Amino acid sequence: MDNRHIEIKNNTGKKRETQPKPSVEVRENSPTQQKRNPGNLEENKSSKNRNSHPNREKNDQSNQSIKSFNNSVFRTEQLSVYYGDTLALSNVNMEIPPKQVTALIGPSGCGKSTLIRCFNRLNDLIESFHSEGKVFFHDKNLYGRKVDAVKVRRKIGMVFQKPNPFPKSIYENIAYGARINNYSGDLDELVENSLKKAALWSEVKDKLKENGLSLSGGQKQRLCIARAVALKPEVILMDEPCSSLDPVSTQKVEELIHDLKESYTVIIVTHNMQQATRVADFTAFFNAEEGESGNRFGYLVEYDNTEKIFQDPQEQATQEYVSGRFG
Ligand SMILES: Nc1ncnc2c1ncn2[C@@H]1O[C@H](COP(=O)(O)OP(=O)(O)OP(=O)(O)O)[C@@H](O)[C@H]1O
Repeated sequence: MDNRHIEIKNNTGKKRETQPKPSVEVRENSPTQQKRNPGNLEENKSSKNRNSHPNREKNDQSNQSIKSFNNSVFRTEQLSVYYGDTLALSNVNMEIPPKQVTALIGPSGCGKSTLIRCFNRLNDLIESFHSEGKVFFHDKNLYGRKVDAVKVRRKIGMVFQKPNPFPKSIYENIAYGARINNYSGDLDELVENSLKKAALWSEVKDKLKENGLSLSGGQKQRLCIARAVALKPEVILMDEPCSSLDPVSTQKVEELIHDLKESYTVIIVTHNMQQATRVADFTAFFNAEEGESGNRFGYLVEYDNTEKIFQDPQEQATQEYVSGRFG
């Protein structure tokens, strides 16, 4: 768990509480957002109705959960995503810290995968996709006209829900990407190091010529992580990487995620609350609401240290979600 000190500011930017040596800053959410009041849920429910979704619609900047980091890797500014004319994700402002694990949680359809795919421009491959607002990668506009999306995806690797190794040898699964990218180093060394980083080397070192598809589900997923690592990314995005794995494989991948953050920034989408508490330093909770057009769109509700989100969330919706009352 990250124990960096936190400085909390109110909406005017004035300090209201300071802990020593701030390196992370939290601005309060809008007062219109429903604050948690564990002692009076009924009152909260009725005022939630009064304050329902219009304050969260696109381009309304009042309802934001912004956490600022020194050297953030990603920063989104008023990011909204559409598929065709349909708003899928509304007005997200958030920053992702370096070499930490950040979890995106929330009920189905709240836009977690949509957001994670914005971080490596994978959504570009969806014809109906378009976005408004900005995504910065180290202060560079990721959607700038001169940015090469293929290069972006090399720097920002992705591991998917279902392990998808190439139908090639274990060795080639790692070496292939490096070779087509004109890697000039020692391929054997790259394969070994990548498999070691993915905690798979000891299990496969004697069968590197065997097909990657012959591995167990958990091993396949670690092979995919090794494949991502071999491209020497800075960030690894993981979209429900354990959802198809058994508990033992899940535990191995979770341990691996913990090790990966020594070298990489990790963003993980998960439906598993325990998993978020086990692996993530920071957690962002998203929710979905019906817009005026009747379509559901996602928005960021609360973003904080994982411990805070699970033990002392500020928003009623977060409290209800993390305690399993919906979603
Ligand atoms: N390729 C697509 N084309 C059209 N609509 C899409 C596409 N992908 C996602 N959506 C829509 O965008 C919204 C957000 O979907 P997304 O998959 O990002 O949510 P999610 O929170 O990751 O959901 P889940 O937890 O079920 O995976 C949903 O309404 C979904 O139907």
